[in-house]
Amino acid sequence: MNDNQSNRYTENYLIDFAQAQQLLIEHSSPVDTEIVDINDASGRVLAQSISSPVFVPPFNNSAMDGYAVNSQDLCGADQSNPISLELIGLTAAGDNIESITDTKGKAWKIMTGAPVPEGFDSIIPVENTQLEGNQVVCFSTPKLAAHIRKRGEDFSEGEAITSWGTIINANTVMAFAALGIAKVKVFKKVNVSVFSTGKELVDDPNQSLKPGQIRNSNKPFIFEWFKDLPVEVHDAGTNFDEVEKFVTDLQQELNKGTEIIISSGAVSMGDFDFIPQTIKKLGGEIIFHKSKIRPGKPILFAKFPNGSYYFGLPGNPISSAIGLRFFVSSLLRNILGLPQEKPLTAVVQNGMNKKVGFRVILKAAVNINSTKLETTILEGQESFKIKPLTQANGWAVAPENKETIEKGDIIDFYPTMLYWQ
Ligand SMILES: Nc1nc2c(c(=O)[nH]1)N[C@H]1C(S)=C(S)[C@@H](COP(=O)(O)OP(=O)(O)OC[C@H]3O[C@@H](n4cnc5c(N)ncnc54)[C@H](O)[C@@H]3O)O[C@H]1N2
Ligand code: MOO
Repeated sequence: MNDNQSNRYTENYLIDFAQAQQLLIEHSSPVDTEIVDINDASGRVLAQSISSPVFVPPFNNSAMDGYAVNSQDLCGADQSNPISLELIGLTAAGDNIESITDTKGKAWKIMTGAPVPEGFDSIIPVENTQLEGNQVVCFSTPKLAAHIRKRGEDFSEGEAITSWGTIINANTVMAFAALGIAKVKVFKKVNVSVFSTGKELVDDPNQSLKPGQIRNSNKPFIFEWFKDLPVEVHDAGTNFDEVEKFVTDLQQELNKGTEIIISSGAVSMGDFDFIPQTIKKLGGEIIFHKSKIRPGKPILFAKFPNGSYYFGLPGNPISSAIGLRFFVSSLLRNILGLPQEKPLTAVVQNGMNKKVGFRVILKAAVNINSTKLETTILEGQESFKIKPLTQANGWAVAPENKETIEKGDIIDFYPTMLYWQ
């Protein structure tokens, strides 16, 4: 153990952001997998690679309502020189595949999606024809194979479709359904329990505030943030700075085997900042506490012998949001089998000074200007100010070594919600 490791959770040691990220990955491993119906799979992460079990389309079929013909029969046909073919049958979508032996000089009526009878090689759209009795008068020459969707043209049997670590969405569900894949193997949903701490907090929005009280805004934010992720979130309660109660409540979460336990508040230097001591008391190992970031510096990450991960998010609302977006999210990606995130980049519209040595994470808004993303760093970067978040759609992140952020700089940008892929 080197010096940095041995004192990385002592009061004055601040870990580098990159090192903290590395530790989150080193100390976590993927959750178990389960088989789910594709209709319940959206938002889940695939824990298998999928190859096409079949050819799709399963048979040659028509892309147009019209007539199946042989293109050679219509060689030279146009408006001034129509060619007539004898109509000998009709196939609609859902009908069996026909096999016609004598197709010379013949036409076969066909609907979009219907199997093209064997013996014909192309389709002439109905609008390029006129029906006169049993004669189909054709006013154009179809190219060979025109408007025929070939068997296997979309998916070929055995072709790789989606890989391990893909987030399932409506697009992938459409592909699975087309391929007849009913069930897929995914990573299990992650159980998350959320504590708030602070006797100043009021959870009930209908309750009026007494002097010294404020509303709990972190908890609704945390619940909202997890909403579309493969996570089951549980409210573990609001602790009014009663340490003994917290010991009991945290032990209960540990007994349940909750995978991720999150608290906001009580991780800094105050007299009631009891999270670190409680973790140690219950046998947890603090992996890091405090990082060289602004805001959110007092972030804490611990692990318990039963495998539960613990995040002590700093209480200030923005610090809490940053802890969730940049620390909990990294661990969550890792345990769900997802690769670590790559930021977008955007052109800064307004500069500012920053503290050297700290990674500064800024409330920011991007918009797309022609082909590039532009970002405005919002007014009101203090960690208690929630109002700018209502204008933000993400975070601009300035690296440790920069002294200033200038207009025109290219900066990393992380969308507010976890950017999956
Ligand atoms: N002497 C020092 N004081 C502080 C330091 C420091 O280094 N030395 N760090 C500051 C920083 S940075 C932060 S961030 C905060 C973090 O403090 P805690 O995590 O211990 O959080 P609390 O003290 O409990 O609360 C901080 C702040 O946030 C409000 N809060 C808490 N929970 C909620 C909630 N659920 N919803 C809305 N607002 C919440 C709380 O009322 C406080 O105003 O410490 C600094 N101090
Ligand atoms: O880091 Mo604190 O999060 O600056 O307010």
